[in-house]
Amino acid sequence: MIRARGLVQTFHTGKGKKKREVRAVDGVDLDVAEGEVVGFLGPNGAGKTTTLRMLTTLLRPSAGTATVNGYDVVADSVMVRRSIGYVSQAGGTFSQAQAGDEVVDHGMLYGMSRKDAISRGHELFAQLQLDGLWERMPKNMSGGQKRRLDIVMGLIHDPTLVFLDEPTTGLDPQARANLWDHIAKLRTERGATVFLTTHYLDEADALSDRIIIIDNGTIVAADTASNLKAQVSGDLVSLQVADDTHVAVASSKLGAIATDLDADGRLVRGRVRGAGREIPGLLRALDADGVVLDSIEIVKPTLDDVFLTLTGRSLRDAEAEQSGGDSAAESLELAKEGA
Ligand SMILES: Nc1ncnc2c1ncn2[C@@H]1O[C@H](COP(=O)(O)OP(=O)(O)OP(=O)(O)O)[C@@H](O)[C@H]1O
Repeated sequence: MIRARGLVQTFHTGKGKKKREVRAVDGVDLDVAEGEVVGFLGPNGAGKTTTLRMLTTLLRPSAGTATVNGYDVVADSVMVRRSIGYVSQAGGTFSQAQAGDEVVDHGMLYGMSRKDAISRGHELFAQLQLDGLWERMPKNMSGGQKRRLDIVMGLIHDPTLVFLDEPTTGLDPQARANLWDHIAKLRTERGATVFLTTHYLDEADALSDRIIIIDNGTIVAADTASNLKAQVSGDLVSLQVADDTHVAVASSKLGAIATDLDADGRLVRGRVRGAGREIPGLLRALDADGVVLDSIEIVKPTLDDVFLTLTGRSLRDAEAEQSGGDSAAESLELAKEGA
């Protein structure tokens, strides 16, 4: 479905002495199989959108090769465009027309007959819970409804591979959860392959069969969420001891099975691989030495722990507002050239 080797994108910015070269994407290899939902995760500026723009033929790679649905993104760009759906970061900006008419026009740009576009449009409106909104102008829709309408536009020509660029940015938690359901159904009900970019850890975790993490233009990890978590950090075990005088013994016992040991007041923490197997022995050892615990907590590693271990930085700070540039124009350009 998607195969990229050594993809590079270099931008030149500034003039004169301020002239600078930015390697936004710096040698990316990617493989996505049919029917997979792949989450492309990384902080702001990591190179997610730039990679997506190369894969959807909106940007010509500075170096490297990629095929999408078997077509080369440079030599067969029209075939790539015809065979994919693309929902850009900002979505479409809509005219003053009714939502249904926008969708039908969009389908016709892809070469569909009016009749087919109308019937497929109605089917998608029902699937994405937009019933009754065919005649509504998009500007009078909620953020979640508009985002679902963007997805209808991306699916109108029935692509088997769908690219979603930060599909839920800017939505409230309920609308995000609702959209997640719909994205999950793209695969279960339509058999589509989905490649989505996100900087939301929970989103990547909830939706993806496989997660590819990009940082500074390079892929730093690619695996299932559970394998990534298992590889890296171990479970975080926190012991709250009942008495200050027990801190040293608790630290020594936990230290025997943990890494990253850390004590703060009566709280002793460390990372333990396979904590479920290790904890009974730890509790027996603590008990034998007369250590009383107020509490014990075991927290499974998160994708943020994975990212932190791989890059030394936290991804949480990256959950900021995004802007979309001229994405609407791009969606239209794709539709026109795909037709
Ligand atoms: N047209 C451009 N000209 C110059 N630099 C660019 C251009 N587009 C992107 N960049 C730079 O390339 C890098 C990667 O940007 P990109 O938009 O691909 O990141 P991203 O991971 O999608 O980030 P975000 O989550 O913020 O959308 C950034 O440093 C960005 O500033």
